[in-house]
Amino acid sequence: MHQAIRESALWRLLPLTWPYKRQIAVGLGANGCARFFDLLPTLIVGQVVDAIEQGRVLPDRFVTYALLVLATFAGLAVFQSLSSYNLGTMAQKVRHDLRTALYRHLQRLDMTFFGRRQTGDILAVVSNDVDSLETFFSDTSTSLVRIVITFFGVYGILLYLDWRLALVLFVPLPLALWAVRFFARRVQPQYRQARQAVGRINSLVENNINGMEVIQAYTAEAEQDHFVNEQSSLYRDSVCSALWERARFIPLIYLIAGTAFALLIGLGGWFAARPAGPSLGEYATFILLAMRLILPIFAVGRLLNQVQRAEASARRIQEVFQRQPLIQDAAGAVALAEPIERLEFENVSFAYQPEMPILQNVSFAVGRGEMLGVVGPTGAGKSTLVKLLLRMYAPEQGRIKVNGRDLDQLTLASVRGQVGYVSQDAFIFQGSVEDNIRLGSPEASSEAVREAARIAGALEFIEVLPKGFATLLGERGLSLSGGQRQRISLARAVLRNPPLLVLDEATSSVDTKTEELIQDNLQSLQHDRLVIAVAHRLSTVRQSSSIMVLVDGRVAEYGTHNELVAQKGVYAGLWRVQSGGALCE
Ligand SMILES: Nc1ncnc2c1ncn2[C@@H]1O[C@H](COP(=O)(O)OP(=O)(O)OP(=O)(O)O)[C@@H](O)[C@H]1O
Repeated sequence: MHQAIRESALWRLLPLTWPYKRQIAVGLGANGCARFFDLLPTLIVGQVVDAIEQGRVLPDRFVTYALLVLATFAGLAVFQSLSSYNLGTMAQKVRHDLRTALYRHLQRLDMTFFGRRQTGDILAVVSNDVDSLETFFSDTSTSLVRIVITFFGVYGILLYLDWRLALVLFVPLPLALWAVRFFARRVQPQYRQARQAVGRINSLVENNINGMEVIQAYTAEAEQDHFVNEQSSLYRDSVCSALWERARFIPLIYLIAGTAFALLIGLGGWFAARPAGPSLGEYATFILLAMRLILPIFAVGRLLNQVQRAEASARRIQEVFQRQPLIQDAAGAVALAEPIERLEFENVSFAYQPEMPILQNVSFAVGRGEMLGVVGPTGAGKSTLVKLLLRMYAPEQGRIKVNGRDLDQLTLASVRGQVGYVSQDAFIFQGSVEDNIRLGSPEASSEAVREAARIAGALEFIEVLPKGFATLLGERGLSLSGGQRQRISLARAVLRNPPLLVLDEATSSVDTKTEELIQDNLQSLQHDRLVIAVAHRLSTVRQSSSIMVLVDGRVAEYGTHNELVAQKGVYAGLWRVQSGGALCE
């Protein structure tokens, strides 16, 4: 049993509560006192019954009893609220610590993790599982503690009054424990099934809301309605069968509780009626205490269910914590102090999945002041190449070098800190236009943000937005067009003033006239930096110092625009199509 507790995921998350040990001690101490004041009136009732039975009692004695009962309620009120506040706030703090620690850990994880695990699944860990632990710390554990304290309190009082009554109260315990086991075996699996069904329906609806435009455009409403109906019916049916099990369980509980009380009342009464038995008052106290104990014990089944839920959540949280980033600073990695001046790929090969090579023996070198254009058919591995140089993934073979040093011997932050990256799907975060451009350069002045927006060709449209740079973007704000998003992303990259600018289809959704303007602006910055630009539109990379053509993950051609056109290979073919027949300009 001890071993099992120590191996449980909940137990391993317990150190999270350690910083709040004082609060827990106060909360538990106050809970103990609250239980004391909660049980005290049962003793007073016993005294009152005995006083009535004795007769000839002065009325002020009853006033004293009444005042005593009032005092116990006052004590109960103070300690109960002290306990609830301390344990409740402790649980909130643990939830906050856990959520932020999880998020911090997630930010360290590599793209392989995010590629394999569904976003909804990761979200469920950060929100639902963390919430279920909060319920455990604030509710379940306090209810369990309350039952344990009540248990000892009741037996303590009974032992003090009459040990035989304490013994009688043991009689219904096996019955109660049997009912708890029955509940655990029959009803809990049904509820677990229902929870899984609710998870499935949530992810289906979430997915459909995101894709509503497509559903409506394809008039697929009836089809999707059918899927949602199907999932919702599964949920309804599993909850209904859980309710049916519960409905069958409730009479059983009452039957067992009734038998228990009948036994207690009968046996206790028989004891009390004997000449050497407990007094009438003690008997009354005993019955009241039994009521305090027996019904909560039947609730243990529900609490155990919550414990199991919390254990499952803790396990999922542990799994995320245990996942170590595949890419992190090597032991002895040094920071890249000087600006990136040269970047080399030496026979780099890579595969996302074994046996499915994406890049094979890719080699190239770019230096300061140069621009490398990367072109090739869709799926050729262009974005993958860019992600390798950002160390989102590690090459399987070959080496990537920065200023002649192996990339994996340099610290991640020092290299990434020198890169301005515009990803293929220009991502907009919640916040203002200015916040979005400033991401990664929090110190930048408003003037610098404006200048970056100008270079990225974004100034014109930002200035006509309702609140200019202060306009809110993202899910809760304004939606931008694809080309506008790309220009905001480009401004973000430019603002960093990076020695290495990596543009993955950075201007693909921008019209050709605006693209030309952006290129002119970027050209003026290019002399002291290194640019790698991936593009389908050849006009984007035409001016590059060199162009690399990737086909099926291999370097098919390499050279300047004119050299490649002259080769009459893949590039020349693409150029012919895109330029409408003109071979060389
Ligand atoms: N995270 C990933 N996990 C597994 N496979 C991936 C992943 N990302 C890309 N791939 C696969 O790797 C191959 C190359 O993809 P990549 O995005 O590098 O191509 P690309 O040349 O940039 O294509 P496009 O021009 O369409 O953007 C594709 O076959 C793609 O399916």
